[in-house]
Amino acid sequence: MAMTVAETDMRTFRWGKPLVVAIDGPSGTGKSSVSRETALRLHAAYLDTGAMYRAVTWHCLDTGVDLADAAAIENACEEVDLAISTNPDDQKVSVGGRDVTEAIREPGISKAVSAVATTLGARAELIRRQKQTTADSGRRIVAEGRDITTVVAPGAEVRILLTASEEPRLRRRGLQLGGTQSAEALKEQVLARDAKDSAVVNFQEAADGVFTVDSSHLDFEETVDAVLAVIRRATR
Ligand SMILES: Nc1ncnc2c1ncn2[C@@H]1O[C@H](COP(=O)(O)OP(=O)(O)O)[C@@H](O)[C@H]1O
Ligand SMILES: Nc1ccn([C@H]2C[C@H](O)[C@@H](COP(=O)(O)OP(=O)(O)O)O2)c(=O)n1
Repeated sequence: MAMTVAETDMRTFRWGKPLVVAIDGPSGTGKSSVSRETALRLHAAYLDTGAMYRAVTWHCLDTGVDLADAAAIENACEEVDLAISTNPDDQKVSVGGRDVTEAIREPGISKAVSAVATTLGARAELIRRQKQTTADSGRRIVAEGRDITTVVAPGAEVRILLTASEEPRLRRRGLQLGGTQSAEALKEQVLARDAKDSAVVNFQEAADGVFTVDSSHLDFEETVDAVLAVIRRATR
């Protein structure tokens, strides 16, 4: 009887063998959705590091931290009681025990998040927590963001840069937000945010040893298959 893709993947990537898959890329390339599906197929944990930056931003706005004050952001980041699930089947983010899973996806957070992402002290604290989470996972995890291949997990067994040209990235984000955003607002949320975030981290070009997967002309399933093919090749 023919095996499903999931069964094939289980046979290829056995339990107990360390497998850290690091995935970076610009906004709207499919990092979160593709990484989560890849983690499900590999029976691995899944870490959405962007959700951590978003949760700290939510916390700063909730507690009145001035987003122009780098020291205040850093302080908030060090103190925040932030919990993020690494179960790809049940993505939950909470701050101080409050479920913020939905709230951190609001356009207001997307607009403000670069202030946190470009505060180096805040990055240092989140990177420390992300490294800890990766270690706690028993090193069987798919982690995605902007600096996973280069800073959080440069020693990962597999490192991938997921790219796509501007048009599909804007279209995907527009569809994801239910067609509620103007073309200008989408450009602000995707392209302008990438430009701001690029000031502190390079997620537009693949570092040495990082495989590039271009999803511009691939649908979701094809992108997951392309990522799994890279993982297979890299771990053979
Ligand atoms: N290859 C693809 N083709 C079409 N849509 C995709 C593809 N990859 C992801 N998507 C969809 O695009 C949207 C943005 O994907 P997401 O994973 O949030 O991107 P990112 O994390 O890189 O910002 C989601 O609705 C997702 O389902
Ligand atoms: N490892 C990471 C992950 C995200 N960030 C920043 C960059 C983004 O503006 C925000 C939110 O990231 P997220 O992956 O949720 O962004 P998308 O809207 O999915 O493109 O956090 C980062 O600087 N480093």
